Amino acid sequence: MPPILQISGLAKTYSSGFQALKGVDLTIETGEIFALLGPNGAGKTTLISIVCGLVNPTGGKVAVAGHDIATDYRAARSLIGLVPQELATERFESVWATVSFSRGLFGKPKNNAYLEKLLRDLSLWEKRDERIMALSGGMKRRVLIAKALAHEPRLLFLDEPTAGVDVELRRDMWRLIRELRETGVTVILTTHYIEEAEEMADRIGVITHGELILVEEKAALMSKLGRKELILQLCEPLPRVPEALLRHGLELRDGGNELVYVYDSARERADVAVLLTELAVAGVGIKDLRTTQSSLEDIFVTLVNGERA
Ligand SMILES: Nc1ncnc2c1ncn2[C@@H]1O[C@H](COP(=O)(O)OP(=O)(O)OP(=O)(O)O)[C@@H](O)[C@H]1O
Repeated sequence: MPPILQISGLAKTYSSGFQALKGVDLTIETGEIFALLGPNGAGKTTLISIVCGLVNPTGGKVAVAGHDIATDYRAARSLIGLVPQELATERFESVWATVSFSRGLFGKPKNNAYLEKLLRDLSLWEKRDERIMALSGGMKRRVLIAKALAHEPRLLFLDEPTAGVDVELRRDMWRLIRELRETGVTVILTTHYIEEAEEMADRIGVITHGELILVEEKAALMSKLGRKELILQLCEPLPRVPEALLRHGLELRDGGNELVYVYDSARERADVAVLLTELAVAGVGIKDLRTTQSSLEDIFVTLVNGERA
């Protein structure tokens, strides 16, 4: 089976001459949640817009479940749902009319049972006869998702799904996205919230200046680039790291009152035990200890800044 999304050498130069995408390669397998992270202007929306047929690329290829978006556009587009950031139209329409119209746009036969289930799953069923303009911001966002799912797409793009929503709705959205994945829908989301990527994604892609600089399983990314610090508060300050402990690469901080050990979060757990034993042998008394772990945010900032340097 071809991957649900295959992007190769994708390039976009806008008519202004600005190069928004510089040869992006990306393969997405069915059933994953993929988070695309990047600073403002990195090219996220351009990428999504090309896949959805809203912007023409200037180079490269995109295939959705094997259907080329240029030569087999209809088939490719019918497999995609797009949840944009803003609800622009249909303010006067009812929820039901909007959602069933969206389904019709893709030439799908009527299936009221499916739409009913969709609206129930999104807690919109009670609101089905209300005009969209009368709904709360959170409900409007749910309508956007219902619209995007009305034609039963297999690949769902969510462009900053939780920008500006409250914590409760954000949690609801996350639950919903996970449920969608369980039904076999592949989800690609863009987000500025690192926490969101950390919470939701199976894989993470980092895009900056039109280049995908990293694609990695979230867990692997965290353990590969994540660092832990073990901070030992000493009973007595040390003027320097004892000779016998030099091989651990320790650092003294806080005027010799703290000894800091930096290690990969994935491994070297055994070394912590060795270190503590050797400290005891060297007669270094420990008053207290704590650990800190770099977050995805630290990793992201390091990556993006590193790329710019
Ligand atoms: N129609 C256009 N003509 C010229 N330049 C454009 C056009 N659309 C976007 N750009 C530029 O391309 C770059 C990438 O924009 P894009 O919207 O893809 O970024 P983004 O990663 O989605 O950013 P954000 O996180 O702010 O939404 C930006 O520098 C933007 O100014």
